[in-house]
Order: sequence, then structure tokens, then C-alpha cells
Amino acid sequence: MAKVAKIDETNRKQLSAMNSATLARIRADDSVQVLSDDGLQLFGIPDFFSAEECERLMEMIDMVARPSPVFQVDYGRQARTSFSGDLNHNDPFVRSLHRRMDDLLGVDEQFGETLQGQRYEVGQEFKPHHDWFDTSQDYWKGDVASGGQRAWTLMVYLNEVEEGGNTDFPKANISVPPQPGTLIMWSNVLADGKPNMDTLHAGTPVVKGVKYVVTRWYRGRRWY
Ligand SMILES: O=C(O)CCC(=O)C(=O)O
Ligand SMILES: [Fe+2]
Repeated sequence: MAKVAKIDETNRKQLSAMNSATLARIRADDSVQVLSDDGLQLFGIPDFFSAEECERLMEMIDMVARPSPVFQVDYGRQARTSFSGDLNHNDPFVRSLHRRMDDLLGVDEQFGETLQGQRYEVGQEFKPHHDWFDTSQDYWKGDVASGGQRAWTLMVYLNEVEEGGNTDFPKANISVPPQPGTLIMWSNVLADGKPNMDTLHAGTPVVKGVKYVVTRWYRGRRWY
């Protein structure tokens, strides 16, 4: 018990330090728009990926996307109905995008999980959830714990959705419509390193068309 409490305390301190360093860097970046800085810390950058990059990523997603598993991160049964898959982290193109995202936060690439692609078809959605790992679940005992918590979420919309597919943050009363190439990012952590419950969010159902996104989550420490 004492051992677990000590690990938790180390994690919290790491997350707190990472949170203040990354937020300072982001706030000093002229390309960043502040979408919410009260409770939820949510930022956006238009045209983070070019049209060609979005196109190339959508082709890659179509090759790897399978019905989204909920095994590794147990968001709850049927929480995520999209198709998803990790992109190849050895692919030079994928790595160049990883590096661009790492630079934004100012952290080493080993903090970041491999870019994950998702495709939502009509009626598919990701119900309200936090990206924070549930440390009471079995998956937390294995590899997942070694990198610590998910401190940041960076997500890029790859295409125009005819209707639906917004990313909603119900606690902050914000709804972000998908815009091709636009990155949104939020800190999952409070200043003290504890989880920020105001990060609750959902990928709302696609009503018409299809929605493609890529997501890169950043851990509280190097995880490989
Ligand atoms: O598709 C969205 O708008 C949200 C996706 C999401 O929440 C996630 O992948 O964790
Ligand atoms: Fe999420």
C-alpha cells in the first residue's frame, strides 16, 4: 500500500511539472488559439496538417482501421463505435508528424503514443469519456502503467464532415466542429497533477458523410 502511494505521488509530481512546462510553451506560441482556459485548457491550431498530409493519413487509416477495441483502454462497452488503428510508428512520414506534435509541447518523442487513426461512419460516435486511464482496471498493471498517465491529447481533423461529428466538451459548454487540418489539444491534468474532470468529451455521431481523425496521446513520462 505504501509503495503504491509513493508511486502515485511520484506520478502526480511528474504530471504537475510537465503540465506547467507544456502550458507555458503553448501560451507563448503565436500559432495557438485559446479555446478555453478556465477549468478546461483547450487550444486549437488551424492548418496544422496540409491538405496533402490529411489525404495521405486518410489512406493510411483505411488500411489499418478495424472496429475499435475497448480492451486496452476500457472506456466502457460500446463507448466507441468508430473504426480505429495505430499507424506505423517506423514510417518516416508518420514520424515527421510525431515530431511536429512533440515540438508543439516541447517533449521528447518517447512521451507520445503512436498516432492513432479513427474513421467514423454515419451513426458512429465516441460517447462522453475522459482520456485519463482508470488505474483500477487490469490494463493499468501492465505496460500502460510504465508510461504513466495520459497528460495531453492532441487530435487533428482530417476531412470535412457533411453533418455531425463535432467534439463536445459538455462541462465547458464547447462544441468543436471538424475542420480539415485543424489540431485541437487539451491538458488532461490539473496544475497539481491530478486528473481534470472538466476534460469530459465526446465524438458526437456522424449524421451525414464520414469523419477521419488522428490522435496522439502524451504520457507523463517516457514510456519506451
Ligand atoms: O472524435 C472525436 O471527436 C473525439 C475522439 C476522442 O475522444 C478520442 O479518440 O479519445
Ligand atoms: Fe477521447
